[in-house]
Amino acid sequence: MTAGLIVEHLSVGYRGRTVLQSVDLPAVPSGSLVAVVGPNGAGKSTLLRALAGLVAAQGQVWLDGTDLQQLRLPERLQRVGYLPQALPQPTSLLAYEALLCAARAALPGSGRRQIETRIETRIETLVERLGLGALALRRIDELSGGQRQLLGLAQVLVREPALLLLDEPTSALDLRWQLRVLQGVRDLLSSRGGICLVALHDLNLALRLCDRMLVLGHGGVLAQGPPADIFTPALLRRAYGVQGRVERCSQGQQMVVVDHTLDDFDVADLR
Ligand SMILES: Nc1ncnc2c1ncn2[C@@H]1O[C@H](COP(=O)(O)OP(=O)(O)OP(=O)(O)O)[C@@H](O)[C@H]1O
Repeated sequence: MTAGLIVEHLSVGYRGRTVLQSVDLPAVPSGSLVAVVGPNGAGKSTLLRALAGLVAAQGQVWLDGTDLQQLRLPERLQRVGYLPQALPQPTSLLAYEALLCAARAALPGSGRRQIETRIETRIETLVERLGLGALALRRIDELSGGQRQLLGLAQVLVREPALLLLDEPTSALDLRWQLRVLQGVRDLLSSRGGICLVALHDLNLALRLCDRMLVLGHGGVLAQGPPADIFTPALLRRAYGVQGRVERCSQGQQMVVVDHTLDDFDVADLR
């Protein structure tokens, strides 16, 4: 059995229009945090939805030796946790109750003492790790946008799937929480294994915390590999149509610096 994630010739489209053509992801080992980046409309959400089995796709998706494409959706969703861009609905449930529902769905057979204890431990560990203690007993419809995004993420993480697919999980978060959340996901992967693909627009966050990067554009993969290796001025030009570079700040951290947009550059228009 090959551990980790392998994607082979994955093609996805909507109503006959191909969005991603033959995407390959060679052996991503357990413990990896992979940033999926690229311009608006490049297909980041489409890729994550296709890997989750929520949109029809051709090709193979191997997770720890099993081709997910051959599984029925409920079986697939036991192994895959998908966080959409949309925030959780504002309902009158408490945040803790929402976490309880999510954890119960992943550990069926509730009522037995052993399972109840495992569910409680999972929730308590996660709430502590992400620093969500202050939210646990608040109603979801009284949370701010960022707080609801944190809750949505926690609902996916508490299920402890082997493959996490997070679509812009930090878009509503402030600077501190963006770092804290991605660092929290990293720590989780290090401690319990699993793989996370995270769609991000913030390239600096990706450079700082992700092991590898998948750059989408023009209907397929423009580049993939360790962030520091692939982020060249040529790639920034090709993917985003900007003049930019990766610089090291005084603390040693790498950062993308954009000088200006290239108006006459042949970057794909919004499709
Ligand atoms: N349900 C759908 N039906 C038809 N076309 C769709 C659908 N969802 C997305 N698309 C199209 O597929 C392409 C890729 O969209 P997708 O949302 O995957 O891009 P993205 O890289 O996540 O973009 P963004 O950065 O703007 O969120 C776009 O051209 C979009 O218009």
